[in-house]
Amino acid sequence: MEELKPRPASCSPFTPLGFLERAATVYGDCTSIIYNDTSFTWSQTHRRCLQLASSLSSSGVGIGHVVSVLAHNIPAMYELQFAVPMSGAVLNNINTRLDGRTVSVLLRHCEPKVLFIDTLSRSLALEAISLFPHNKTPPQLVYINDNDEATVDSRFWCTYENLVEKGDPNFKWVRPKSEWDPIVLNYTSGTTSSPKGVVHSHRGIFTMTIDSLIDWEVPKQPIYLWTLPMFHANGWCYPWGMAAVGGTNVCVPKFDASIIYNLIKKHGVNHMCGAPVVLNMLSSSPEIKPLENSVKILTAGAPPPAAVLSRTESLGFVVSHGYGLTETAGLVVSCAWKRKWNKLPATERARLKSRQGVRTLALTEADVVDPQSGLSVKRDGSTVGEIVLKGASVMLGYFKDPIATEKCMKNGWFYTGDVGVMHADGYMEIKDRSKDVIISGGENISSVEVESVLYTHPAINEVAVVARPDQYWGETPCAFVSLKTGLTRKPSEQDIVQYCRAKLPHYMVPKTVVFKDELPKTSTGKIQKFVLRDIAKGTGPSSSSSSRVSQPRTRM
Ligand SMILES: Nc1ncnc2c1ncn2[C@@H]1O[C@H](COP(=O)(O)OP(=O)(O)OP(=O)(O)O)[C@@H](O)[C@H]1O
Repeated sequence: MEELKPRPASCSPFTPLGFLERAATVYGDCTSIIYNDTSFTWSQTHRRCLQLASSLSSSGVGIGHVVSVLAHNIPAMYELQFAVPMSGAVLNNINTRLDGRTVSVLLRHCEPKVLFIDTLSRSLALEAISLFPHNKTPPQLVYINDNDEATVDSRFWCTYENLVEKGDPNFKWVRPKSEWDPIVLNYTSGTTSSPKGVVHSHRGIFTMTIDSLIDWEVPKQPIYLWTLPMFHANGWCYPWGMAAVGGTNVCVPKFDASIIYNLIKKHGVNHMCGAPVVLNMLSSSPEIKPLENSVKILTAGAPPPAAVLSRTESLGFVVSHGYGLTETAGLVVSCAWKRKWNKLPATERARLKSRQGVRTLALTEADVVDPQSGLSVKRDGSTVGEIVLKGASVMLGYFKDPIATEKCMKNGWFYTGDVGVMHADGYMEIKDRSKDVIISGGENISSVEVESVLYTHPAINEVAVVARPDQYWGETPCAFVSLKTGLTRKPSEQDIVQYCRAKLPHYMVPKTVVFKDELPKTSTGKIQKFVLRDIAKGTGPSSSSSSRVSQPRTRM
């Protein structure tokens, strides 16, 4: 059979962009997008994307260019996920919650031809541009005038609707020549260091999109609420996924629990995604409205504490839990649910569900390895190692950073920097990010494990545990805690320590507890542990006694 080779008929490059054309054929008169009082059908969305791509193309934007977008979850943001790559350019969504200086640094790094800005991001974008040095040409600014009262001045090239109106609805969109051509450039959240520019190919995004639909069992024509920012790793590929299944995208630019509950009811939302912080806000909000029908919610991005999972499920949400990175374009490991687990008590179900799980269908392999030897760790649920992945949705690499790219790609694997264990049943569980592990007297302490105990305390709203330098132990756990509102009695530092002592080995118990009204978060809702670590460091080294009994172990 050696003479049978791939032929053009079997080799057309994979791309997720074709899903839109198909959606217009199959679901043409069905609702594609709802935003306040505006709605579109899939035929309209298809036409508007072609027109926008055509305008970009006739303005000289295309292959080899980057086009950036600084916008919230509004219809234009959805359309741009298709329209920019349909012009041949690479799409770069920028996090709207960054500060002007960081946005400016990112823009100078990726050098876009055009920057799309919505009303809510206008002053942020203009500040970022004002920080450009004189010898750097800023991008052309396109204003998405989603608010009729906003004015367009000479700083802007044109408005979004101008571009849509003047474009050709019969434009032949630019198909990738190779499926390895870049389609998106996404910056990481910057949880552990400065954001890195991750580049993905059409092939990677196509695979991740299909995989995400299968893994979460998304049916045809779901009603999908955009509680996950589309700028965060392209909303885990669900913008393209919703076109594939003809879903209705309910747009909401900002998270507010009361608005979310109203939208769920008004539009019959049945699917949504969000980081664990979203689950926490939904389940601890005073605005909780009983769900009339169950809503599937997919969570990832940070470890979801079992207590938050139970609370969310008790309201009628059906939670699925997955794990991924900007570098994998979406969720590549998920806690594949077994029917027999439904019979278990709620706390046990939540404990199982808080594990990250097994590789999704399209990922080739996932493992936990010893970072020195590269060999798989024991499947005992306690030997820690680094999580490594391989498969089609692993990024092409970091933009303009070959050293960082080489550093995380070794022996055919992508090294995630996440510390985990492999359980005997083949499910993996994250114990920490390597930078967040606390090393106390030679013992590795998983901050996530300490946090999961603290999350069961009835007065605690949010918690993060970080290392505080210690004269004797090297480091000790320091817990930053925000309390629930309306408590009749607030716990003291000692109460919290006692609570942990009853549930954790002594060496894991926080030696310091700091109360804060709110914990600092990244724009994607992750607690900024590096900020808290600096605060803990700033308080000076603790000087705990050496009376603790523990056998020092070597670090990982
Ligand atoms: N289900 C999960 N449980 C625990 N942690 C998770 C989960 N999903 C994702 N994460 C964490 O999020 C990380 C990926 O996040 P993202 O790509 O948004 O940027 P970041 O890693 O937070 O930022 P940076 O790389 O700039 O520090 C993973 O490496 C992991 O630490």
